[in-house]
Amino acid sequence: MTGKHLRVACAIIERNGLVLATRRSAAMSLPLKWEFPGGKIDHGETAEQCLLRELVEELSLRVVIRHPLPEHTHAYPDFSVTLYPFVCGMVGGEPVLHEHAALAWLPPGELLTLDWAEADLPVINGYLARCGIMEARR
Ligand SMILES: Nc1nc2c([nH]c(=O)n2[C@@H]2O[C@H](COP(=O)(O)OP(=O)(O)OP(=O)(O)O)[C@@H](O)[C@H]2O)c(=O)[nH]1
Repeated sequence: MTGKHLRVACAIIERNGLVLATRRSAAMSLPLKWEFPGGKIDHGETAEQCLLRELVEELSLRVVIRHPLPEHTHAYPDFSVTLYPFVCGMVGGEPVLHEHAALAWLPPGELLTLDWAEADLPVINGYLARCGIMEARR
């Protein structure tokens, strides 16, 4: 792998059978790619603590963390990332976009219609398999 390595917690937030996806802004790295909200784990912070902090910062959102999914490491051309995904539920309220360009609530089976950050594809496929959606589309 080349470049820096990031440890990133991200949230698969479920509500009424839909899942929240957020779109990175044109000014961010991986511009306009879709991702699960979250961010870099700070020194001395657990992945869960990071996730709760990032969701408030990015979306003014409070969630309950239900369970972790397997972590995945991906090498982009100039950096690598390990994603620590957690399936979450909403506590209440509506997400407010502070950093992202857009958000979407999608049925799990439609998640792969979006243009995702590459590191997320194994995470989504693992999640879909858990949901019983075995024929994951790209
Ligand atoms: N939050 C989040 N980040 C992801 C996902 N997939 C993925 O590759 N990443 C990458 O992991 C990093 C997350 O850090 P961040 O959200 O704090 O990054 P950022 O763009 O705000 O900060 P930056 O200015 O350092 O790039 C980004 O480089 C992002 O491209 C994902 O599903 N969620």
